[in-house]
Amino acid sequence: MAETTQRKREVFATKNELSVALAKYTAHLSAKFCKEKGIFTVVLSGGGLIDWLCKLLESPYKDSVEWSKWHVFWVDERVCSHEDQNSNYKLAMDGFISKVGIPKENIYAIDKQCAANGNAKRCATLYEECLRNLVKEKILPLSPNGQYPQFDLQLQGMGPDGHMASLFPERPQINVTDKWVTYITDSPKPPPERITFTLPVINSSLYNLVAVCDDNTDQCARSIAEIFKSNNLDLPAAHLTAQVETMWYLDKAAASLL
Ligand SMILES: O=C1O[C@H](COP(=O)(O)O)[C@@H](O)[C@H](O)[C@H]1O
Repeated sequence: MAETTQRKREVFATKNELSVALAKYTAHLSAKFCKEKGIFTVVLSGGGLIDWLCKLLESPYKDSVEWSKWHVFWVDERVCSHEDQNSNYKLAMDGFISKVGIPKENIYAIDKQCAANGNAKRCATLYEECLRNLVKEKILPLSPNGQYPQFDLQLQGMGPDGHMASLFPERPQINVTDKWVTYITDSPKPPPERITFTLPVINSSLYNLVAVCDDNTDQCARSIAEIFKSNNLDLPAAHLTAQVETMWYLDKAAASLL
């Protein structure tokens, strides 16, 4: 793996302030990559993140971001129909993507039929094939070590237990390095069947940003403290790095134990 980066963090008084900063960060990178290479490859998670992207749907971003140059991927996906309330694709489509002008062909969802059939292993294989084809088409470059696809920006949340994507504590998927996309059939958080980028793919991104807002149960705050104060690698999110910048955006509650 090429050089990786130190964790940076910013703490915001409110979720609203975090959303404003998240929009600014994303729009800045969108402009930079669209100018430099004509496209912007963005990876999304599910969860609260999609709500926190709301400021991108407002002025000045809604009209100034070059949405037609975006290519959108999912860092993890639940193996269910695209219409299911559990689907990360549906969440992002309903709450974000359908409201901006990203071309349909630039939206790379989990295979519709395979997901509806509930075959997690096959869904992971097909999603990896999709990424490999995009490497061949030169939409995605490979990381400097030539082993993994490299995205421009990955935006994700973190679960209260310290999971990121569908890499959970006490599950073996965090150790997978010979695949780009793997699967889980016993996720501790429902639904049990999911696919997920593997850790080396996640960490090959140029920019990685994790947004965490605690719901005042202190669970996220405890995981954040384990990551930032103890570097507790039992928490999958503690393994996050990036090739250029690893940024954590925390609300006051999530940062309360730092
Ligand atoms: O199950 C998932 O959880 C994480 C965190 O979600 P949140 O609701 O705690 O914000 C999410 O990033 C992931 O994509 C999703 O599948």
